Amino acid sequence: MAEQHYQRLASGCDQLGLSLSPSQLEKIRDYLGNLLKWNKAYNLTAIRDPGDMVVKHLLDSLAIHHHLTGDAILDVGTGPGLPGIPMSICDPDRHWTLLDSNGKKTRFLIQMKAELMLQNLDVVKGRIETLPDTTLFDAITSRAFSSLPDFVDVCLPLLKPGGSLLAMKGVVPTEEIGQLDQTQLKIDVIALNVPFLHEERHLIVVKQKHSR
Ligand SMILES: C[S@@+](CC[C@H](N)C(=O)[O-])C[C@H]1O[C@@H](n2cnc3c(N)ncnc32)[C@H](O)[C@@H]1O
Repeated sequence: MAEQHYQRLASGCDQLGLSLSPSQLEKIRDYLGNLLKWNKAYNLTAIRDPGDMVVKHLLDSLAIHHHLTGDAILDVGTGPGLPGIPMSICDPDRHWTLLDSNGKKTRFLIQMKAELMLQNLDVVKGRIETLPDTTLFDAITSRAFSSLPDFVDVCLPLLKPGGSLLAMKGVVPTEEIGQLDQTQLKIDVIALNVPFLHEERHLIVVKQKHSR
């Protein structure tokens, strides 16, 4: 990563209120370097410019940090590890499970786990619909994965009591929110500020009103 991109990453993390150690910033830098390299052969993401990747992938992922609660997190449809890899580097005390159905992407994630020594991260290849509900999570994140109603339908049974679903969206998905059962679900819409990004970002947090 060129120095200017690294400075933007470090300054963006400061603006998000994240005090990352030099070794955490180095890991995020290495992750981006690998994403750029692997992307040439494996087409892991449509965003190819390193400056855009810093803002639209890394800082965008890290912007949810203060809204996450719990220890066991699932990132569904993680693709090349977004938001899961930057977040797991930032939060070594939480355990992250990164799930994707695409083998090219999970191979990249397994390589990143080894190379960046991410002990708080597991990679699962498979479809979310077939994940057994024997392991439950405190929170489940998704970015560019599915509609909000589909995310809620498939992921709500995988939450521990009191757990939350966090859907990362651009503009507020008013129509999708309207399709959710608001008698059963508590829905919070949080505006996110992603440093250096002049586009809307929102986090939709969904919880069951009456926990099982
Ligand atoms: C548009 S990508 C988003 C990737 C990443 N979250 C991001 O924000 O860049 C959607 C990802 O979801 C995965 N996916 C789609 N349907 C899935 C399913 N039913 N179970 C697991 N992964 C799925 C795809 O393989 C793809 O990597």
